[in-house]
Amino acid sequence: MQIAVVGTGYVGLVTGVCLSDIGHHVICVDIDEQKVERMRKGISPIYEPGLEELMVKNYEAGRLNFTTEHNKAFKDADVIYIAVGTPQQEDGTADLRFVEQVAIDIAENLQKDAIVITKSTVPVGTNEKVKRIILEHIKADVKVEVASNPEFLREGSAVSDTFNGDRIVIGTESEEAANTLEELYKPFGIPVFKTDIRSAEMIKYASNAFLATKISFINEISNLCEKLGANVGDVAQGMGMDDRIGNKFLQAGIGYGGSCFPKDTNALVQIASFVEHEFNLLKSVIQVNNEQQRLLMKKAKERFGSLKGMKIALLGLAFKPNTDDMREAASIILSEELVKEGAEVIAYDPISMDNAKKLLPEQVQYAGSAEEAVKRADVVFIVTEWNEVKEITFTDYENWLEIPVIFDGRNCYSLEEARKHRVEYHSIGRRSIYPD
Ligand SMILES: NC(=O)C1=CN([C@@H]2O[C@H](COP(=O)(O)OP(=O)(O)OC[C@H]3O[C@@H](n4cnc5c(N)ncnc54)[C@H](O)[C@@H]3O)[C@@H](O)[C@H]2O)C=CC1
Ligand SMILES: O=C(O)[C@H]1O[C@H](OP(=O)(O)OP(=O)(O)OC[C@H]2O[C@@H](n3ccc(=O)[nH]c3=O)[C@H](O)[C@@H]2O)[C@H](O)[C@@H](O)[C@@H]1O
Repeated sequence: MQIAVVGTGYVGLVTGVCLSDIGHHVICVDIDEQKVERMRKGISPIYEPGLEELMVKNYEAGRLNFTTEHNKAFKDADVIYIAVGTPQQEDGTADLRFVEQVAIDIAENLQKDAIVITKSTVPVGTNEKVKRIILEHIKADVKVEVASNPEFLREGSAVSDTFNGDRIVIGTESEEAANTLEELYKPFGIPVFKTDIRSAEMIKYASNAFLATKISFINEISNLCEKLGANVGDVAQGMGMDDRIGNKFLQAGIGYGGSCFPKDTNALVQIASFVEHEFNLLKSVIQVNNEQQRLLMKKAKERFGSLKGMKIALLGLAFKPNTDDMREAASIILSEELVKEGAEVIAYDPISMDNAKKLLPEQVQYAGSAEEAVKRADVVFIVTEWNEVKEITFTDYENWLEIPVIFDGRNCYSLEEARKHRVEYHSIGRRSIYPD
């Protein structure tokens, strides 16, 4: 099939690359000329394991192309994906400007019948709006069907998630469009769930909100565990053995960040409020997360009183490992608050340092390696559980610092291991360990 993908971010580029890999002819269009230029040179504009190799392979095979011109992209397309951003606005609602602009771009350039699929995460009712905009602006005498096809990939494992997803959700009122999409996705061998447009749009928000709820729930339990002397790791494991609960997304830590959970939970609260519904549960999930992201700071202040003049190493800056994405990362809040407290911050991340420099306070210093960051510090905050960070042993910390004090926001180590070393170790939802 001939496919056009609009937007080459985490979702658009991964979708385009994977669809070309299963044999479709894909042309990706982006308004960002630099991005398009880089992709044409075989450089992925984002860090995502396996993506660049697959992109180059399919580009060279002639199944994948890149352009900045919408008319070129839409000329032969049977299917057009909208995969542009829907960022959060000041009041929490989703900003639909980019999606609406693409609808106009499609209407103005379409020359043949096509199915328009929204992959961007959009509030219930948006696909209908997309169709309205297209019909209002359309120039040629062509038929357009719309479908909602929300995306469930995770950053850091986006390529593998696309090939091995749990389900593909297709929401459309057109049987023809549903069948075409089912055919298009067939080579993936992933179960397809067909529904109406509004339900598909809601499935996306409900899924992200539910996952965020699981995280805030276990984080609340972890805070209780600390007060009651229980171990949240064991609690999560024991809970997860019940199939009805499941063992995934019960990793206590310093909260969820990223470009989606924070934005989509806020958007759903707003979506609810527009139909006069107070989504109290989700509001609490958000509040718990906001506090959790500051937890290492709170623990350090309780331990030391003032952090003024202290040197603190931040290990890991991205919102999760294996991505360069810094959106809503806990490192942003932590570094801002540490700087405000008068602490010196020495930051290190294997991949996202360039992106971090644009977002963290200017007072933050950067180290060339985790070892250098630790050696320049008095205290260590583990923010992101990169393998490179987890591979640092307590013996390393003993060698690098006179009295290692570690605040681990991702529970990278077992307490048994910590007890064997001369380290002070504070983690999440577990007892603190002090050297003898
Ligand atoms: N990042 C993720 O892991 C996931 C994101 N989503 C959703 O997918 C959507 C896209 O997210 P990301 O890929 O992270 O966004 P992104 O911000 O990384 O990329 C969006 C791209 O669209 C381009 N763009 C904007 N307007 C355009 C136009 N008129 N024509 C052509 N290109 C245009 C931008 O230049 C940019 O390259 C959002 O709605 C997000 O909520 C859904 C699942 C996973
Ligand atoms: O809509 C989206 O954009 C995507 O949002 C999340 O994917 P992503 O944000 O890339 O990453 P996750 O692995 O879900 O992690 C999100 C945050 O939750 C945190 N997390 C995750 C799991 C857990 O048990 N505990 C926990 O604190 C992570 O550290 C991270 O900060 C969802 O998992 C995807 O299904 C969805 O498509």
